[in-house]
Amino acid sequence: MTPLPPTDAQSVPTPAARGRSLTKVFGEGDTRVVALDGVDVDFARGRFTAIMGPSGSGKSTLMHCMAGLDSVTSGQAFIGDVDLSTLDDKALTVLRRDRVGFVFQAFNLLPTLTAMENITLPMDIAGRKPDRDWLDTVIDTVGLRPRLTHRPSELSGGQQQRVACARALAGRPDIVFADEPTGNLDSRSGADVLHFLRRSVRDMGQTIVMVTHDPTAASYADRVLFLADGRIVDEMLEPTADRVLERLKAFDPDSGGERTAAAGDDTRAAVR
Ligand SMILES: Nc1ncnc2c1ncn2[C@@H]1O[C@H](COP(=O)(O)OP(=O)(O)OP(=O)(O)O)[C@@H](O)[C@H]1O
Repeated sequence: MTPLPPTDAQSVPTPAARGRSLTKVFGEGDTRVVALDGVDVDFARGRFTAIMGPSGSGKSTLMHCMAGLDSVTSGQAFIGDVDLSTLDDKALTVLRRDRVGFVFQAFNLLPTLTAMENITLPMDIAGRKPDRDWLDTVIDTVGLRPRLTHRPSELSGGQQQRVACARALAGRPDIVFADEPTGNLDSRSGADVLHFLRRSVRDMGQTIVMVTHDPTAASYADRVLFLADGRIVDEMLEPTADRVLERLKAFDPDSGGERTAAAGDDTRAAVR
């Protein structure tokens, strides 16, 4: 008997991470700030998403809540099928350690360890054996093989950030969250890091979510989400730096544009 074709619901894989009605409120009374205002968002597996928006629009808060670094006031954040709000602190720490990779603007490498030791440190702490083939692939993709015995002080900023990226990817996390990964780098080193992040998505199937202010950095992503006032107000697929810049101008009151005006043909206000 011929098996029935899968229904749509069966054929759509679970996103690497998703948020449902995510709301985050800081403070109360006069100091009350709604940093996230009912955000629904999916981060599909094997995709590179950039998050952009004006200062204070909620980018870092969204990333922190999705990554389990901060709790939400209401709503749910999922990594795979796991609802982070159901986890206690210990389970959350284990989930972050085993299933989430982080890259920050400051490289956060341990100065006394070599590049290789920094890369495998999270797995060493977890008592996990690195997958040798995977580690080799990550090291070669990031172009660090000749530098593995160097300490951070013997590496350029770009090389240090590539070590941090390799560390984030070494444990094969479900998703990598990168917060302004090129913020401290010159444009050449930044481009190296972004090429690597994109290759890790295209060649290794990694899922990456990156917060950035830089339209050129965002153009390396498959899609850009635009936040304003704690809400996702736009999405751009296959972005170019020029189109992202155009779209950002609409947020700038001095540019004379409307706050939520759409820029490109394939820019869609509706975000899954
Ligand atoms: N710990 C906190 N306590 C109080 N308010 C906070 C806290 N963290 C963030 N906020 C507020 O929440 C809002 C969103 O902040 P968030 O840092 O997420 O914005 P952002 O888009 O990442 O900004 P930037 O681009 O400047 O980094 C802002 O109004 C900010 O002042």
